[in-house]
Amino acid sequence: MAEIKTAIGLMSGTSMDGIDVALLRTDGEALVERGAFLSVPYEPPFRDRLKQALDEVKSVKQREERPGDLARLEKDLTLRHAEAVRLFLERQGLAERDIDLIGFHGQTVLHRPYEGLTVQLGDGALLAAETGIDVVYDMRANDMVHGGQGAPLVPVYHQALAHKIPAEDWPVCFVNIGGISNLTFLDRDDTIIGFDSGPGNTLIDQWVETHAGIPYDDGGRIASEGAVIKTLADRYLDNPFFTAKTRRSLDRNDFRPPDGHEAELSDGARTLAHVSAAAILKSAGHLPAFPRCFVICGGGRLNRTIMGDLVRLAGERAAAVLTAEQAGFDGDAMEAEAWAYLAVRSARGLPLTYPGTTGVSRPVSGGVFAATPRMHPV
Ligand SMILES: Nc1ncnc2c1ncn2[C@@H]1O[C@H](COP(=O)(O)OP(=O)(O)OP(=O)(O)O)[C@@H](O)[C@H]1O
Ligand SMILES: CC(=O)N[C@H]1[C@@H]2OC[C@@H](O2)[C@@H](O)[C@@H]1O[C@H](C)C(=O)O
Repeated sequence: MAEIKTAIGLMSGTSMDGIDVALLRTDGEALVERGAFLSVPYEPPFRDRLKQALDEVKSVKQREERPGDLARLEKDLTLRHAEAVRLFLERQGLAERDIDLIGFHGQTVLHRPYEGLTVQLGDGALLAAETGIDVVYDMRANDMVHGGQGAPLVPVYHQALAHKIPAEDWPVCFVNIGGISNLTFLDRDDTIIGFDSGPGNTLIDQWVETHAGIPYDDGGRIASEGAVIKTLADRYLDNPFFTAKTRRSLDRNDFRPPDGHEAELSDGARTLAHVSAAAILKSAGHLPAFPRCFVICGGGRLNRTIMGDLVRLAGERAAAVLTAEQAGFDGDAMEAEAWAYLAVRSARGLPLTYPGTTGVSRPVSGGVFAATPRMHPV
């Protein structure tokens, strides 16, 4: 029997709102014991630096390049992750020796799968030195080397959790509504399919930030006061992304927010919430069967307008919509837990991705191992 490891997963997602820290005990296979979770928000000036990095990184042709502020930003980002780990351990009454491994996602600043290029800021060796814990990082690159999209990586973790879903709810579809949304389809015959399903919250976040100076539409309240502008919604939903023969992963900038004159605040938010929900259903049309149940994870599940549209649209096809919590999981912690799980799989050389999840040519492992520097006796 494989050894059970205690791992911390660290996720800084495309919404760039902060660092999620989750604890997991796992053998990297079926055994999964979920532990504590902590979210450490970025202060607004640091978030602005991350957003600026999205422009600075545009000139990058090789994934190691760090032009402009990027090298300094990568160091600062890594030090913030180390601080988040320290805070987490302190709050849980744990020491670094209690943790076998950290799974470190870093911050995606560029993702161009059609060029084989994906860039996550995050210095694994520095994080290992700062925390005194071994780190697995850079988990997307090897998938791309083998012809994959480099994302999504979370499906194999959804698969590990799915035994908790009652038989009558299969086939089941996990949906993460983060900055971008992605889904995982699982069926009883071990089918596992994953792909990015469309814009999640980034368009809504950018819209309310520009027009109301707030980072997100709390509870979907602003959207609930508006009406869907059909022509605008159709412009997003008619994007070739949804009808292409093959599924591809998305960069944060693949969909851009509407121009200011195209809608007033609440109609814009309402339309974009509808686009988030309808995009998921449209993408689900590429699955081999329509799911009986959707399990919704990520911050978008807290937007009641998105959820209302999802319940209605999935209901038209007799499918149920559950929040991650209703299904017995933690919708905020899921991705950070996944990175802990992936780190343990990486250390065991188990596959992280499959032809059905990223389009990789064969199941492949991945990740770079950074050992904590040991003190040598003189
Ligand atoms: N109470 C809330 N009401 C409405 N929306 C919310 C709420 N809380 C969070 N969100 C939305 O969820 C987003 C964060 O979601 P999440 O942390 O799942 O994304 P992420 O992990 O950064 O992105 P990705 O999964 O694409 O990498 C916020 O930017 C916001 O738009
Ligand atoms: C390149 C990149 O960071 N992609 C993210 C992003 O955010 C959601 C979606 O797009 C997903 O493909 C992926 O993250 C999740 C955690 C994943 O890899 O499973």
